[in-house]
Amino acid sequence: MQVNLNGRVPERQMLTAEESGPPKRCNAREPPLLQCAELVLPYLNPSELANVSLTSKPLFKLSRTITIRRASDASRTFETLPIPFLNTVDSHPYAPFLYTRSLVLSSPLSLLRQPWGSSAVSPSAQSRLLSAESVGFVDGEGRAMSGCECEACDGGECPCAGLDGLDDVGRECGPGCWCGPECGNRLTRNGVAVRVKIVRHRRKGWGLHADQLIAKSQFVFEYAGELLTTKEAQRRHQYYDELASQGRFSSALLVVREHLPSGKACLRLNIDATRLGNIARFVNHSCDGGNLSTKLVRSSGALLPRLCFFASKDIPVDEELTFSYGEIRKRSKGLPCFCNSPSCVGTLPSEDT
Ligand SMILES: C[S@@+](CC[C@H](N)C(=O)[O-])C[C@H]1O[C@@H](n2cnc3c(N)ncnc32)[C@H](O)[C@@H]1O
Repeated sequence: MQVNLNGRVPERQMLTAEESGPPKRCNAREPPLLQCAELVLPYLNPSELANVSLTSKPLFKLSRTITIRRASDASRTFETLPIPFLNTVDSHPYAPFLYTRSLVLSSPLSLLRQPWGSSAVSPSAQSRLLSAESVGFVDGEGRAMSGCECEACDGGECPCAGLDGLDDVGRECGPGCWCGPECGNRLTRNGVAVRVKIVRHRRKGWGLHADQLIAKSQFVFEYAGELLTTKEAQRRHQYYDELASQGRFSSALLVVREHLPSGKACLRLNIDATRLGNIARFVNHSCDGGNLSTKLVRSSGALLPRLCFFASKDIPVDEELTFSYGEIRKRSKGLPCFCNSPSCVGTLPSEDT
């Protein structure tokens, strides 16, 4: 997936094996088998959970409750509104992936476990994941170097202002600004801004749909995930292609290129939301450009911009949210496209990473 553009916090949510530390106290009044299950099962992946559920009736019941809770909120409570999975076409109750609300620097995810589906364990522990916003301009004492000094940034006077509609690059207040998190010039910093749901399609896998009317130009969400080097993106791209050729596998590796007026690419961001990301990873491609447009947003003081999605037209309730993955189709035998738009080319866009 490529994007060309012209010129609640991830650190809170993951546990490594060591960080998970000593287990919480179990309830001694419960039968021994179940004593700690409520604390352990939320950390299991779907196949582990399925195996455990086969071992006894009580564990089957508990696993089922966890599955139902997982299907009711893909965001694991990290977004303000729950984001449910809805499936009437096959038996997949939900799609497993680790949740982050923002861009994070790549990390060894195999060490990470993120609890999901239980009220007994909430995903609130500290993590070693580094937010990409920590990569910024700092002074000798490590303080963010640029930002506004406004007490309130309303009225268009703020030097950071500049996010106003559908142009390709926007600017917002950032970590070095004096204003607080409530500042009106931090439009894209509060996670998913609209009510959405994840719906299973027969041929496209999961897709994201509006669950409310979304007005044209409204900010919808950013594309969150792991920020990769180009070398690592190329390695993963090859690996994901292999998996996709073996059967049903959906990757969510997005390459964003920003261009100078001369047409030369001047910035390349590789964002992989396949294993760690937010719900933007479920946005499918449409050959007609869909109903979302993208824009890079720079926060003052942060070195790297973030890719944000806005509604490019009024979007009614239930409509699928889509955008164009790109124009280029390098591989003649690319994956089939089922966008169903009158301008459908028949294959999904593909480029060399
Ligand atoms: C970013 S993911 C989108 C979410 C994905 N459908 C899922 O189930 O996780 C990209 C993948 O979705 C599928 N996809 C996206 N748009 C599609 C389309 N128009 N037709 C067919 N498959 C599509 C392809 O498998 C693609 O590699």
